Amino acid sequence: MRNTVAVELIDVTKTYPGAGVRALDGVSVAFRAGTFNAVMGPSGSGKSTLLQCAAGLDRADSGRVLLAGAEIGQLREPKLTEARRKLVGFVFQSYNLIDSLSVWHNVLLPQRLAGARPDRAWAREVVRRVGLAGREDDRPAQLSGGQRQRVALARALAARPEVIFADEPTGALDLTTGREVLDLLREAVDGLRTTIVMVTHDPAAAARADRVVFLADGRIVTELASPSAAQVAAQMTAVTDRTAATMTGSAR
Ligand SMILES: Nc1ncnc2c1ncn2[C@@H]1O[C@H](COP(=O)(O)OP(=O)(O)OP(=O)(O)O)[C@@H](O)[C@H]1O
Repeated sequence: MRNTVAVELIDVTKTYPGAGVRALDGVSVAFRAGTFNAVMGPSGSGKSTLLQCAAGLDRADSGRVLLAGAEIGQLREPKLTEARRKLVGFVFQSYNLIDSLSVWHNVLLPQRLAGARPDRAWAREVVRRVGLAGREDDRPAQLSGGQRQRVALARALAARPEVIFADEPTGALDLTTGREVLDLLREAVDGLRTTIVMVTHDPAAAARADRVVFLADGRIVTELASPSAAQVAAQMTAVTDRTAATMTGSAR
């Protein structure tokens, strides 16, 4: 049976060498399989660090990180890379496509790197679902920003990962195109039971998620279930004010 928790952090701390403050300070959070999760917080609150540690791209100083029930925090290379390739998909703000490869070969690349035989039928299906049927032979340079992000999403979905981590996936897109990409992320969760953990600064984007987790100063301070954009924005203001008050020493 499929594990119901896709990714879990237990009491994770992380301090970058030379940095005074903890980027993550005892973070515990579990993201359930088949749910769309957003992570918000002021600049420097630890969102990217959370994503990097959860995805096995960076190592926590202490605590545990479980992906599909398996602890990845203890894995050494090359086992860690292997686990990441098998379990995790990524969608970045800057797309991170290979310019010299066609759409089709970009989509198949993670499976090839993982040494797996690509599931071409499934790859064709996800390319169709993201609206890129007929564009398989194009190079990224021939595509718009929104289309490039669709390729990145198809690439993530094609490998059937346990979880897709998305870092500001709409950050480089205009409003309408960003909305279309969010529609596709939502569809990936609702139609394909994908698990998504998305970092965003945009309350409207976060409002598409089932759950929004708020970070401040490396800690999870609160969360909202299926909120409206207005509720997310209000909570962000409260969290940002609280962070500012802490920094100026006026917090009670
Ligand atoms: N490579 C690094 N070296 C030193 N300090 C770092 C490094 N990366 C992040 N930090 C620090 O760790 C803390 C958390 O940073 P992080 O990038 O995770 O925050 P964030 O919420 O993603 O910020 P933003 O919204 O600006 O992207 C900050 O104090 C930041 O300055």
